[in-house]
Amino acid sequence: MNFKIALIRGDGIGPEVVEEAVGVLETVGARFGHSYEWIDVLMGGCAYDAKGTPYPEGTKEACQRADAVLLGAVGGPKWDNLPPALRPEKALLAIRSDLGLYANLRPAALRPALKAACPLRSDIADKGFDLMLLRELTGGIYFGERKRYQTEDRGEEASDLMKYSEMEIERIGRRAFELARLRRKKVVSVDKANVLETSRLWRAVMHRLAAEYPDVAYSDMLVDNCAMQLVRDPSFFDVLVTENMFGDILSDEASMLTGSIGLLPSASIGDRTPGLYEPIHGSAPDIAGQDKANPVAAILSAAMMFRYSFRLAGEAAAIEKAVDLALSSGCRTADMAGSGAPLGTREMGKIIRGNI
Ligand SMILES: NC(=O)C1=CN([C@@H]2O[C@H](COP(=O)(O)OP(=O)(O)OC[C@H]3O[C@@H](n4cnc5c(N)ncnc54)[C@H](O)[C@@H]3O)[C@@H](O)[C@H]2O)C=CC1
Ligand SMILES: CC(C)CC(=O)C(=O)O
Ligand SMILES: [Mg+2]
Repeated sequence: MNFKIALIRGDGIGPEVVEEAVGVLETVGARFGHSYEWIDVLMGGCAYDAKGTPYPEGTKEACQRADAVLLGAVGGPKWDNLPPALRPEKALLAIRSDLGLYANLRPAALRPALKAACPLRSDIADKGFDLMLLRELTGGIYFGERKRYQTEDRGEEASDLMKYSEMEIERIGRRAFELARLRRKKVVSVDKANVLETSRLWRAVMHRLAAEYPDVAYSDMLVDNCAMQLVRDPSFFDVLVTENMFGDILSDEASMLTGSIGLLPSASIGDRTPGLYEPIHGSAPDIAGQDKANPVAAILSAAMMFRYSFRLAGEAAAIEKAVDLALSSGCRTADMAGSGAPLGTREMGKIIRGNI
């Protein structure tokens, strides 16, 4: 088959890890008989530098015309003092929203070769874990109205509006139950319903849906407790569904239980639009341009592209197996604990390609 893939390389380590993921896609293509049309799309700080805007005209349309989008990461200190509308992160939120990518799948599993790198108690690490964090991606506080203004007696004030509709909650909720049916049939919905009205609506909608899926075990959990339960024993979780900001934070937390944030991929999915695949990490300006970034998260994002956009589970499994083989033979980038000299980004990518 021939696939049209839009590449948003982005900023910082984005181009370095996308390059390795593209190499892996090419290798899988050669082995399984697929070819690609690559479409380089400008977005983020690099787009601001080249065009004066982080989200140039034509970026959205180029992604819409593709079968799938692969993204590295955007942002960095160079662009931190720009006005909010010109910041790279604004473009990231815009593309997610414009493509209708409301469901962000962030799998966090302890890969067998990395048990020793897991910071949990050894009896907990021995059990392993495999959870799917499903993050609502196009609503909530990241998309609410922002204000900053001067008061007469309290200095400056700022506010960010957190808003959710029943429709937004229901569609991510259904995704959670449907995903759970393909896994271990357990959903934990994470909210802050003891304080937030958005969470009370979230919980009411989830309870209504839970009645429609009696074969799936359902429970609620407050987000502060969830942050603790994740580091106590992540094997408690199967599908964990939550709103945008809670999901952003909890997934970075979960990543460290797997060994490094450089390992975790994600898939952002809508109803009838191309999926967008990206590592959960950011542009890592502290290691950018040094051949130090772990390319595994980007490479596993390519595996998710095969699984969720192209419906080719064999190709996805071939990539995952190649990653596991590299890890079990002791290959480590600097972010992962291990003995011996760490491998660079390019060397790690080369070894994974060789394993396919
Ligand atoms: N999807 C995206 O484009 C995202 C962009 N960002 C942006 O990225 C910039 C940096 O954000 P930070 O808060 O520093 O988060 P970050 O995820 O970029 O980095 C946090 C820490 O993890 C390390 N790290 C991240 N990815 C790694 C990898 N693949 N291999 C090895 N080490 C890795 C970094 O070196 C750093 O020490 C900011 O401008 C932020 O807004 C942040 C998160 C997501
Ligand atoms: C702009 C941020 C919401 C990006 C981020 O941290 C993420 O999506 O994980
Ligand atoms: Mg994040």
